[in-house]
Parts: sequence; C-alpha cells; structure tokens
Amino acid sequence: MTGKYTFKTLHDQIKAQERDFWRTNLLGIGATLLLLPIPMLMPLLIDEVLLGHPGKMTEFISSIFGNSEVWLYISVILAVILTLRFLAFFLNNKKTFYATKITQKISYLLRHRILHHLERISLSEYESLKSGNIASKSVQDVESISGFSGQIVTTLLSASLMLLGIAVIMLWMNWVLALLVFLLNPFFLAFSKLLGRKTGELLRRQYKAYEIYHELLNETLELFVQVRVSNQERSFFGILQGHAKEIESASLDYGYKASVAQTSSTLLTNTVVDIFRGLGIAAVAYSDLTVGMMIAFLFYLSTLVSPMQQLMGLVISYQTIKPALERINTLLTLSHEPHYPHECNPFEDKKTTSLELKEISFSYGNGKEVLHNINLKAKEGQKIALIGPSGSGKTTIAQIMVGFYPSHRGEILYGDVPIEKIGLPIVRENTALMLQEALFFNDTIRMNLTLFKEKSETEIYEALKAAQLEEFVAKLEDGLETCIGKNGIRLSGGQRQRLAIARLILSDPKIVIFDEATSALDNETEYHLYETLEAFLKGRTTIIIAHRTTTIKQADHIYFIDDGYVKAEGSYEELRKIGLIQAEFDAEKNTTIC
Ligand SMILES: Nc1ncnc2c1ncn2[C@@H]1O[C@H](COP(=O)(O)OP(=O)(O)OP(=O)(O)O)[C@@H](O)[C@H]1O
Repeated sequence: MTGKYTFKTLHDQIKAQERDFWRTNLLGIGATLLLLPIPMLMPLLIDEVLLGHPGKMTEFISSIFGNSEVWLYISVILAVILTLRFLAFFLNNKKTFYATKITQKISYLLRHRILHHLERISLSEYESLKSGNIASKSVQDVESISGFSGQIVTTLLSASLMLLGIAVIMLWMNWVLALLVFLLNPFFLAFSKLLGRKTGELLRRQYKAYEIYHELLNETLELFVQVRVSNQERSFFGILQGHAKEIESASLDYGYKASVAQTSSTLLTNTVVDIFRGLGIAAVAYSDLTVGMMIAFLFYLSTLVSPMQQLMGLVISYQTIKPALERINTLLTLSHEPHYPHECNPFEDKKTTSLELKEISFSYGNGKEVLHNINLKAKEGQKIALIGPSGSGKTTIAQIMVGFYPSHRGEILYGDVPIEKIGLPIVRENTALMLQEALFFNDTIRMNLTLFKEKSETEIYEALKAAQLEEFVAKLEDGLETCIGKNGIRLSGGQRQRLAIARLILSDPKIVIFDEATSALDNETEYHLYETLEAFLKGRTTIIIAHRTTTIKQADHIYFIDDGYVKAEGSYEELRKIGLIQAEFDAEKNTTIC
C-alpha cells in the first residue's frame, strides 16, 4: 500500500480484478469475432451475383431457401450483417459495464491510497506542500490514470485480436498487398510514439500552469481581507491575470498541437488507404484478385484503422499519463510520521502525568538549529510557563512536545516514559495543544466542538459554560447547529478562542499546552477565563506559552527561552528580579513584554 504508484501497480490492480478483466475481454473478443466477417459479405455478393462468378455463399443460400433470386441473396446477407452488428452491439455494451467497473475500482483504490497516505504524513512534509496542490493532484490525476486503465482494459486485447484477425483475412485475400500493409505498421507505431512524447511535454506545461494558478487563486481568496486592507487587489489579481494568460497560452499550445497530432495520424492513415486503393485496382488488373475481393480488402484496410488508432491512442496516453503519475507520486512519497509501537501507557488510570524534555535540539528541514539542548520539566499537576521574545522557539517546543517534529535530538518523556514507547496517538489522545490561532471547519458549532466524537448535550453545554460561550450559543437561532463559516469567519476573534477552549474542555485531556491561546481576548476576559478554567486545569499538568503577566503569574515555574536556549528559569518573582519580566510596564500598558 505504500511507495510509488507505477505502471506495475496499475497492472497488479487490473490483475486483481481478474474476473471482470476476463469478462470484459471475452465480451470484446466475442464482439470482434462477430464484426470480423462483415466487410467481406457484401463484396462477395458483387463477385457471385453481379459479376456472374457463382460461389459457395450463393450456393449455400439457394440450398436453404430453394430460390436463386438476387433480392433473396441481398436480404439474407443484410439480415446476417444486421444480426452480427446487433449482437456485437449488445456484447460491447456489456463489455463497457465491466470495464467501467474495473476503472472505477482503480479510481477508488488510488483515492483510498492517497487519503490513507495523507492521513499519516509528517507535519514537516505537510508544510512543504500547499493545499491547492494536494486537491488538484488527487482529483484530476486520479481521473487521468483510471481513464488510461479503462483504455488498457477495453482496447489492448480486443484491438490486438481485431488486428490479428484482419491480418489473417487480408493475407488470405492477397498476401502481397497484405505484407505491404504490415510493413508500414512499425512506422505508424514509431510516429505515434513521437507524437505521444511531444504532446506529453505540452500537457506537462499545461498542468503546471493550472497548478500555479489554482494555488495562487486559493491563497489570494483565503487572504482576501489582507489583500484588501493592503490595497493590493491590483497587484495580486494582476499576477493572477498573468497566470490565467499562461494557462491560455499553454492550453492553446497543447490543445492545438495535440489536435494536430491526432489529425496528422488520421491524415497518414487516410493517405495509406488511398495508396492501397490504387494498388488494389492494379492487383485486379494484373493478378487473379476479383473486384469483390478487392473491395473487401479495402474495407478491411479501412477497418484496420480503428484498432490501429486505438493501439496508437494507448501509446500516446501512456506518454501523457506519465506527468499525472509523477504528480501523484510526489504526494505518495511524502514521508510518514514514525509509527512507535505502543508498549506502555503512562496515562492509564491517572488524572495527569509529568512532561519532560531532555536535551532537545531541533532544526526545520535542513535549516539552522532553532532549539539547542532544551531541558525542561512540568511535574505531575504542575503549571509551567514558557516566555521569551518572538521567534525564540516557544511554539516549536510546544509542537515537539506532541511529536509533530520527530526529527529532533533528545528525549520527550510523559510520566518518565519516552514518547517512542507510548505511541503518538496515545500521546495526542491525552494531551491537548491549543494553537496560537484556533482552526475551525466550515461546519456547525456542534461539529467543531465534538470533531465527530460522541458527546452528550449536557457535556457540550457544560463545556460552553466553562468557556463563557453558553449565552452566546443560546441566543443563536440555530444554537449548536449554527454554521460558523470557513475557519469560523462568522465569529469574533474572542468567540473563536472561546470555542477552541470549549473544545478543549470537552476533549478532557490529561495534559494541556496553551500556545498563546488566549491572546485575542482582552485582559479582563482572559483573566476571567483562566479563573473559570482553574477548576478544569486543577490537577492537570499545564504548559502555558504567553506574553501577559496575568497569564504567567499563575505558573508554578517559568522558563525563559531566548534564541532557542533556556536562558533562565525560576518563579515569577525570581525572573522579575533579574529583569526578564517587566511587570511595571505591563501594569501600565495592560500588556506584558517578555
Ligand atoms: N515551519 C517552519 N519552518 C521553518 N522555520 C520555522 C518554522 N516555524 C518556525 N520557524 C523558525 O523557528 C524559529 C522559532 O519559531 P517559533 O515559532 O517556535 O518561535 P516563537 O517563540 O513561538 O515565536 P512567537 O512568540 O512569535 O510565536 C524562528 O526562527 C522561526 O523563523
């Protein structure tokens, strides 16, 4: 299930649906066999009826019906042709059903694989991707790949068989002309391969243009308010217009040249058919080939075009599908979060545990180190605070605590057990990380609170009450079923933070990490909120990252982080004495600068 998606994977997935694959192909072969004799039947009548060379076909019809009228021969042959065509039509429709079944299964399997992979990718890999990219990859490319698989299933065997059948019949009719036809085949294939490669390159450019445009449009609309307050609509939309132009140019190039490639191949085929028409007449004049046989030969030659084009189409699609596979594979090769075996659960039957970082050093990707030998500990039930200038590494520490960046050096211990022995899902089930900016789904208040976990109305309302949101929700016409818009746009900054806090309370974690989670609240609201939260936080190990004195004053122990180092630690008073907390300034301005 992991690793790249290759043509071999596609082959294996088709093979796994062996029954439907054979059904599709047997039906296709049946239809082909029914259609094969058709081009020969009417032309034989020309020889046997019009040109007066009685033959086996007319003899057979006369022996059955005891009549040798021309209209009878024509009617019988027409009836046979129509019966064959209708039967082939029926078989082909059945074939389409099974082929679609296979194609849709392949689409589903690929989508399933992508989703399964995304579910487990590491956060650092996620950050390297932009969300617009992910969406276009998993929607558009899956369609192209499954379309290609459909082409393989429906055309490969039946078109090859059709080709073989026609070849045998043509050889039987006139082997010299037939050999001439087949000698041209390798040139056709080489030509279509070249066309496929060229159109593949153009398609790659078109994809790229769409991708960049899509990404930028998403981002511009997401940050539209920022664009407007900066009065930069013209610049942003100007850039987008430029990308729209590039799509136009790339699509024109691809659309035009791909169509020229298609018509070139049709022109080549028609030219060959025309040449063989001439050669056919010459064969009638200079050999024993009859007129009827010559017409039948030409019919077969025209019939040959369809399976040839289907096979050439397959070669072209093989080339054009490569960019889609490449794009899918960039997604599928993003590395996963490590899977630690769950050996021990330090949270079991406990209200809380201690949380300790030992000698933690970390850098984002290949960048410079942002955390250096961090040592800190929150004892069981203790409340610690992390303070320090902006960019000093506080958020990174919080995210490392919940295992977001496993590439760090050093140890993370919950209840003295290393995180690697606990397993990330257990850690996250018991530890809540309140982000600097709370994130919400474009859904109801209820969904955003429960995130699909089973919670009773009483539990939900208690959490809302503790977060001081109960009154607000009660006043809403749709109450808990009110939609809050994309990322909670219909709520104020403070309401969003309170909703995040209600979500936290509802999840009932054993350890809580606040990453400036209350910064959007005014001092008084924040003070009351922590007062309300006091009962909830009591006895739970709590880590608070904050700037305000009101928030950090409640901490049992404070760590001062500067430039990725723990520069100092101690109580509020101790740090204030050495000038790391400027309480006076805070009192004056109602904010604390740490
Ligand atoms: N995803 C990331 N990729 C690369 N570098 C990052 C990333 N996130 C943060 N950094 C860098 O890591 C350093 C620490 O950032 P961090 O967000 O942990 O600081 P902070 O103390 O929480 O800042 P603030 O108080 O402003 O939130 C900074 O130099 C920042 O530029």
